[in-house]
Amino acid sequence: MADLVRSIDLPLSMDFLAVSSYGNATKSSGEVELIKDLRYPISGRPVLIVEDIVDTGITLNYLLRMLEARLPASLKVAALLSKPSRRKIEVPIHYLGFEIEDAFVYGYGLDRSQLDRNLPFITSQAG
Ligand SMILES: O=P(O)(O)OC[C@H]1O[C@H](OP(=O)(O)OP(=O)(O)O)[C@H](O)[C@@H]1O
Ligand code: HPA
Repeated sequence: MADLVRSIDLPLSMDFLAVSSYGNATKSSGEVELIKDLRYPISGRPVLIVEDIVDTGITLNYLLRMLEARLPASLKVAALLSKPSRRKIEVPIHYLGFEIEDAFVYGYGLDRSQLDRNLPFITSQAG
């Protein structure tokens, strides 16, 4: 996120929400839990959702529905990683870093059982 916004030369504000469907597992529970909502309204504003990874698409689908209902001026998606082979729900990604194979990845913000987000690189584990 910090790397991304440093390369956007526009006036912008950042807000954060937290959802979880993996908990400590490497497989989605299929149920998205809203842990923390946005602080500010987005009605009438152009909004860019920034995701680290789109895997099954369940989380992003939930976010798109939730945020669309708040009537932003526009709603787009940027994701660092996408695993198209794992998709259960088709979701739009307007700006994508990399498509990757089906492996659980972690590091550079992505967690493995809540740990390893602080690794300065992305790596994967088998299975
Ligand atoms: O496309 P999906 O299969 O829904 O997976 C993608 C989501 O999974 C991860 O969140 P997670 O639920 O692990 O929460 P976390 O970011 O707190 O680890 C990741 O940050 C995405 O939001
Ligand atoms: O491969 C992944 N790594 C970390 N979190 C995730 N959430 C969905 N897929 C992944």
